[in-house]
Amino acid sequence: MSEGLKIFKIGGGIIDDDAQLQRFLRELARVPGRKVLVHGGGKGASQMLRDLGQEPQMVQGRRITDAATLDIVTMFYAGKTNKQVVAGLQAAGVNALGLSGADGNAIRAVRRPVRDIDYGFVGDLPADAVNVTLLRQLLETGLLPVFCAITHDGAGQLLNTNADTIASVLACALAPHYAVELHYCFEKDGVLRDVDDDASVIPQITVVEYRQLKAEGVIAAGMVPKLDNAFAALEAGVERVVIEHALRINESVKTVLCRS
Ligand SMILES: Nc1ncnc2c1ncn2[C@@H]1O[C@H](COP(=O)(O)OP(=O)(O)O)[C@@H](O)[C@H]1O
Ligand SMILES: CC(=O)N[C@@H](CCC(=O)OP(=O)(O)O)C(=O)O
Repeated sequence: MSEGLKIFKIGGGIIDDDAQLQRFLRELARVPGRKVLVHGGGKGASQMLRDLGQEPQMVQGRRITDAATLDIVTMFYAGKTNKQVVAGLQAAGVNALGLSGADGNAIRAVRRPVRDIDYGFVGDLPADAVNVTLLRQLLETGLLPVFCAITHDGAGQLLNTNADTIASVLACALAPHYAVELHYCFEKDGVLRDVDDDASVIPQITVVEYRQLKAEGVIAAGMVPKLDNAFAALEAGVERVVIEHALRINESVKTVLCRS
């Protein structure tokens, strides 16, 4: 029986609000055992781009990242956001270590090839992207690794990589070594049957039900790539995948994904 590991991902909606972020980090500190945190920050990055006179461009949930955008999102994700998260965890009594994919060659990506759309400096993650040896060493020393959405290609180029995908790929890579739980945490109580009704949480969703909910338009927007990543992790041997409210990770209301 392998040891447990919980991988948490938080998105832009929570990170933007410092009071909520600090509450989430205190809740995370209460979760026992080995943990990894992956954070996004897409909403704040878009605001920063606008403040600097650039219009953010997203296609199918992914940011078109030209050289100027890469500079700004690197400063925002790997700098301000990552260090604020790490400082908050330290304040909550957790020894966290902030990382981009370049640090310790933790996550090596491949620049997304140009097909119909040129996404610019956006990284996709191959199956062997994760430096599993490094992650295991960090976890076994009791550190909590905190990943931002910046990776590298191994040849000196930083790349912007979707944070939901980073969480899923980390979970898949570590699944042979730990009993991995993957937690997608955001500002809703789970997957909702009616996105305007916070009480309409669907407690369990199978792959077949997911396809149907997508076809009906119940699950839409940012929730689609999130759940695609989540089901991919479940298929790859991750033990448990949960979609839940970032401020209620220690409570029982949530959506649990099931293989069948
Ligand atoms: N059925 C649904 N249940 C919950 N949220 C949904 C649903 N359909 C669409 N959404 C939207 O998806 C958003 C989450 O996706 P996204 O903004 O990409 O998350 P994050 O910033 O955490 O990565 C929610 O805030 C919500 O507005
Ligand atoms: C390539 C790409 O789209 N990268 C994302 C990385 C941040 C992210 O994923 O943030 P959330 O989890 O808060 O959405 C972006 O720049 O928006």
